Amino acid sequence: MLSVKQLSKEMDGRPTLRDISFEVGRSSIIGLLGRNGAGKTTLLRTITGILDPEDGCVEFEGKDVHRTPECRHNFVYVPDSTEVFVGYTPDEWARFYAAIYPNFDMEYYKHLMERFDLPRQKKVKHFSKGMKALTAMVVAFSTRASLILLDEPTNGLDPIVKKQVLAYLVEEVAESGTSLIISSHHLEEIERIADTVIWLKEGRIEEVTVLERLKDTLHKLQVVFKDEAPSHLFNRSNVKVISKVGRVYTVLIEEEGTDTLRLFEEEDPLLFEAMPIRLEDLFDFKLGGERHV
Ligand SMILES: Nc1ncnc2c1ncn2[C@@H]1O[C@H](COP(=O)(O)OP(=O)(O)OP(=O)(O)O)[C@@H](O)[C@H]1O
Repeated sequence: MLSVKQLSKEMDGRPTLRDISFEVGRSSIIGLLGRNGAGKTTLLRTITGILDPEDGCVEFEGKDVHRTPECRHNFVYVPDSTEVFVGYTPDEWARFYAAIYPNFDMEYYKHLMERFDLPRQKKVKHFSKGMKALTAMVVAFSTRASLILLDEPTNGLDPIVKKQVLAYLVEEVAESGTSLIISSHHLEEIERIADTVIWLKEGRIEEVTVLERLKDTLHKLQVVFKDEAPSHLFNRSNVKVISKVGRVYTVLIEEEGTDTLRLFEEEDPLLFEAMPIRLEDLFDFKLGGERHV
């Protein structure tokens, strides 16, 4: 559906996105993770056509988004701040979007506003942060666009609203076939809802992870050896010790098969226990575990 091809973008003369390529299919949720300043917002804004790239292109169903403005009816960018609309009521906001997006579904908008118990005729400036975020999402989904790009949608939301928002996003994708690109700093949220994660570092794609395949390619185990830990195992490039408490090592092993796991077993350890793998473990393995994404 959407192809991002070798996209590069400068901001203030500084390279901000470098050679970014990836594809987005239908009904998929892509998590965009990266530290502050990694280029997530710039990437979302360039994909939607708000910013022009220096190099490369974005194609929607084969059409260049930046050269075919009507393409933009197929996607909506939801920024992390709704300040632009605070002086309006949600109904005014919806009418504004309806004038831009030809498929805007006013009935669906009303239905969602009622479902989330959001007042339609009260000025947005009187809304709580959670209400503003939900309204922005309701208006965006009511456009019936094929792709919705959400910039840190759960920022500042309390855990209950956050849960509500995440559940709603998954439901929308399942029911309407819409795809989402969600930028976030929260690994655990993205892990819960995304099918693919793009790790952005200093404007480049560091890694693309298909979450379904994660458990087939990364193993985590706790292991205790009778004597000294065998260094020939720990020195392998696909093995990383993430913690050592007393004699208990927690180890990550990256491989498709089980050859290295078998080498561990052959040492006849006192404890050899497989642990469930999390997105955070991959983050530890690949990116050195810097916590702030
Ligand atoms: N309007 C702008 N003018 C100049 N530089 C900018 C502008 N917007 C972003 N940048 C720069 O581009 C780089 C990427 O910023 P961007 O906001 O895309 O990162 P981000 O990953 O979304 O960060 P955060 O997680 O903090 O929101 C940063 O170095 C930032 O200073």
